[in-house]
Amino acid sequence: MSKLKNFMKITKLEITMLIDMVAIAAFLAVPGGNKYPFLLLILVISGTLASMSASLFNNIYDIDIDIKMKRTRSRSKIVNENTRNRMIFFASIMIVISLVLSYFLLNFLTMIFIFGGFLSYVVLYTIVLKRRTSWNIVIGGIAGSFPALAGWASLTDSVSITSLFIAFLVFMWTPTHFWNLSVNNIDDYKENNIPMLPARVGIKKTAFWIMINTIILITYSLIPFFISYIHVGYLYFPMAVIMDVILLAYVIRPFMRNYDRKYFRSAFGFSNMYMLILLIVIMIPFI
Ligand code: HEM
Ligand SMILES: CC(C)=CCC/C(C)=C/CC/C(C)=C/COP(=O)(O)OP(=O)(O)O
Repeated sequence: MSKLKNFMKITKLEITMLIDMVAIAAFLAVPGGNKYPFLLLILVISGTLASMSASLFNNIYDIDIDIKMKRTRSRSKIVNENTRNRMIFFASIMIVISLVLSYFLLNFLTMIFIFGGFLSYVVLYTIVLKRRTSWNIVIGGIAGSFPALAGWASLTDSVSITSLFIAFLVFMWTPTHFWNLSVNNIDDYKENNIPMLPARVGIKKTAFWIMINTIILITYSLIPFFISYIHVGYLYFPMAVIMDVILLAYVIRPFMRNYDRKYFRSAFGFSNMYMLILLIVIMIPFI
């Protein structure tokens, strides 16, 4: 059991599950999408393998810093200098299987989007941005947009305003998601010179930028009310209004509670619920 637990930890399976939900929501938003369960299964298998591979390559690249940070040091028992080559082998096999499956059983465009998500996480975010700039997760957040493009393309071999809407909803959501978490790891990031926003500008200014980003996210999330051909179903808009109000309350609370870090942690936790609920209400009308 511990082997499975370790595997889940180093491949960030909880994150992968929400990534899969992004792809599934975009897949089911295609009119008649629910009539192709086999293609949906291939999409989920390919996306899961790619996301797990990307997460494992991220952990391999970050061996030197993960061992020094409280939140990530337990990974070093599994991913370390001694196991590096074996981990690279496993991660490589996973991404190759993912791309072969998506190319031959879905289509070339879907494979490109899945590979785009993999490369933007492993190369753009992990290698190029993460240790260089506080814009790392704003730009690197594009990684989470590719599953939406892959989901729609796997059925239609195309991009649409609906898949672009879902893709940019995840993109706008990512800074609120991660900056709330990073406030609780500010010391780790400072000590290891990782330019996450709170480590660079402090907690108060981070709270301000989380607020700004959340206002942008909320405004963006309401667009389908004004553009009816964004195909997100009849449940999305009322639920988006409810979730937006609650998210705003979570993001305002630190200002009212002297920036106590526990309120950033709860805002992080709710940010995952926010994304999950919106993706589920997109799916429900089309299941
Ligand atoms: C570049 C963009 C992103 C960054 C930097 C980021 C960062 C993180 C970090 C550091 C964690 C904590 C992981 C841990 O401690 O094990 C986390 C957790 C999580 N992330 Fe993100 N994330 C990003 C994008 C996404 C996207 C696109 C999704 C899904 C749509 C997502 C879903 C989750 C979930 C569900 C968790 C919670 C896992 C748990 O409960 O442990 N993240 N994220
Ligand atoms: C289609 C496809 C493959 C998409 C991939 C999308 C994906 C896996 C996004 C997740 C990004 C993420 C969790 C970054 C955290 O890295 P970090 O290094 O900041 O976190 P850590 O400190 O916990 O390692």
